Amino acid sequence: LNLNVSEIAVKKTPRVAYVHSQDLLTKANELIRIEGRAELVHSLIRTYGLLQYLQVVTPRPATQSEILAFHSSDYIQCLQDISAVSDSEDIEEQHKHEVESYGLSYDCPLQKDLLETASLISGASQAASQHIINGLADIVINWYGGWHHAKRDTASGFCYINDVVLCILKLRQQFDKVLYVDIDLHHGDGVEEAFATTSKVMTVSFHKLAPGFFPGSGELNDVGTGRGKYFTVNIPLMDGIKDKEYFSIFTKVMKQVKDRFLPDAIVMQCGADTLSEDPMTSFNLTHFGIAKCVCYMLTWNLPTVLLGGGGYHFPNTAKCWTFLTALAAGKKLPVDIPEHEKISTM
Ligand SMILES: CN(c1ccc(C(=O)NO)cc1)S(=O)(=O)c1ccc(-c2ccccn2)s1
Ligand SMILES: [Zn+2]
Repeated sequence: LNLNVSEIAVKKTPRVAYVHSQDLLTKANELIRIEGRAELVHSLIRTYGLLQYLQVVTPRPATQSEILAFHSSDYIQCLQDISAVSDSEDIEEQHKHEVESYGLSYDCPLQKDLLETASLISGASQAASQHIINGLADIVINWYGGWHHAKRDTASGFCYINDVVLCILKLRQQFDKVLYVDIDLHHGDGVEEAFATTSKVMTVSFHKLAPGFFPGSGELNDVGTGRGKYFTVNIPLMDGIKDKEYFSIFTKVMKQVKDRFLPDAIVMQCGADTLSEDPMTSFNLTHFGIAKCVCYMLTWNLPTVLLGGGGYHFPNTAKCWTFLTALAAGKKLPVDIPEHEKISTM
């Protein structure tokens, strides 16, 4: 049997890691707009027996100096001040002006351990990048992250610290060109703004753009400025878009991005508020539609961080991200959900 070894293309199974800890889960599970979601996501992943195929990475909180790589010191100081004050009534009195000027109201309500939680979520997204830089995995997943609206000195859209920006900045310590892909229903404005003037990070956002719809940015003609001109890509889409059209647009755009930008690493925000049953009632995707886009990106065989984001139908978001986790790990999922204490109560 004269086997010519060079003819056999050995398909390497990607090494997949999953950022998680009980502390992170508990804190993320109490975030006001998505209370209970983190627990549902993790327990579905665990119940499907996927943890055996993943390296579990335990995160530490991002340090103040790591957070200051993007955010302004006065904004972080404000987060510290309000986190020190125990209940929100005192905060309103003592820090009313500050709170308002940093976007800390309405969409970004003050909540218990705000800075602690946001620091740990950001530490988790940074740990994902660090794990790749250490050469320990090819794909790292952090479903607790993806808070893409936070600005340098303002909270926005339920986002306080922009873990996505910190994740990308960490990857840039090792990789020359980083590609950011955002398939959340909402425009990834905080990440786009952070890298609008550099050619080292290309941000590509597919999102709903409509009068009065949050955040209102992400026009087709917004292409970046200065050195970053043409390194910002915005694909505004209309309500009702389904898997087939979405995937056709996604692949047409990303093929060009791949050939022209030639990235060294990828960060992909996988917000699931594009699913048809999401309370945002905007796009009409299924988790298969989302999975096909993520799968397309994984076939590039580049170091990749997958992050969470929006997703307000919690069971469907958990199903979607569990499906993506299995996809990354190269595992097929059984159709029926295994016995699961959380699922049965839904
Ligand atoms: C602050 N807003 C955001 C911001 C960001 C997101 C998001 O998912 N970003 O990725 C969603 C809503 S907002 O003003 O559009 C809304 C607040 C509450 C909303 C809501 C609540 C229940 C059902 C439908 N919509 S939308
Ligand atoms: Zn969203």
